[in-house]
Amino acid sequence: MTDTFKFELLGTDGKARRGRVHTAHGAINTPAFMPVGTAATVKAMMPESVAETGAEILLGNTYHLMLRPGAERIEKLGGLHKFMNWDKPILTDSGGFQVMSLAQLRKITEDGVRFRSHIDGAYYDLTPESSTEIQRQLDADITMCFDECPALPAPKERVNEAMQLSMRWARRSREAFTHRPGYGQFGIVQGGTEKDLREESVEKLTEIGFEGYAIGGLAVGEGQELMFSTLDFTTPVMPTDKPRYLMGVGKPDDLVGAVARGVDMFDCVLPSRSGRTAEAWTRRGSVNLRNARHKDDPRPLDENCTCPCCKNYSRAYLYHLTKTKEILGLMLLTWHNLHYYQELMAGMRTAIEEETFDKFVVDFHALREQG
Ligand SMILES: CNc1nc2cc3c(cc2[nH]1)N=C(N)NC3
Repeated sequence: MTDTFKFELLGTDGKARRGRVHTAHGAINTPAFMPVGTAATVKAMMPESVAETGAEILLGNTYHLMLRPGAERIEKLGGLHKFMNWDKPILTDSGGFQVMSLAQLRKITEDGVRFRSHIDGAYYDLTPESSTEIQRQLDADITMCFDECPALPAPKERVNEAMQLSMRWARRSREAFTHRPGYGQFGIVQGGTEKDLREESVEKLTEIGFEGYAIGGLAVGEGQELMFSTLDFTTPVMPTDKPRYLMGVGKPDDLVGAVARGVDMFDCVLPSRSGRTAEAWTRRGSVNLRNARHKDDPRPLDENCTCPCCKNYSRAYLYHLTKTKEILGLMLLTWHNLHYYQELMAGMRTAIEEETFDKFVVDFHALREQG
């Protein structure tokens, strides 16, 4: 535990960074992957199992938790850590993106967003102030600014409008933030894939001053090439002494390419969601357990993997659990995928420490090409 929120830059290899974020609920080694615990649970996983995969921080969602069970209720019950039995750090997203992607009807004004709940159709408002307050009630170690996420593709003029609004909302989010030892707030860089808008957004956010900076507005269908080219001109102008968090990313090769471009933190539903759709991620690529070719296969998913799924169960058994829609299938595949993602991050952390990151990248792609 620490009483001051801080980021230590421990080493670099090219643009790749090895660091450590210190928060009220413990430290996070970076590059780090955050499993997504949207409704106060990482689906199909006990929190103890999530910790066993090596995860040191989870993501929660303001949007979902404000609708159900409500931020006041979680606060009264002792905060999100106690409520979900996770005593390590938690980062909460601010709701901006989820409103855009989940809520029915929504109206954006200078003040904030009015939307209808996708659960019961009731009307709610979210503003920079109320989002920041909800995240305090949840006791999030890292609070995200409230931002507007335009649907892409969009004309530059629209992207600029959304970025400027998000920067005004960032200032209001910062003014509403309760400074507590060990707690931090991250600004979110916007600007789509436009170099000048991204640079302006970084400038405006660093002028306000945050404990970390996220890169938003990506992983929204722009494709990997455009995401990487946007990172190529965005990370170099971001502060070097603060964590950089790429929101909503990604597939294993996205993570490797983004770490190579100076990103420190990630979150993505992919490993847990794939675990529920019978898709396993391995160092040789993805495996679809619905495929009958696994019916009699006695081998584990990945001979080199040390997770409980690969140590104790065959592909034939996982195929059987998938076909019979058994709950254990969801559990084992989710566990494996989250374990693989943490192994990937641990491998990158070690490679950066040993200054062998370039070789790590070559080996990573070679194994996938072999299949
Ligand atoms: C899945 N892709 C994705 N892109 C994102 C982008 C953002 C986000 C969440 C995301 N998820 N949350 C925000 N508050 N802003 C930007």
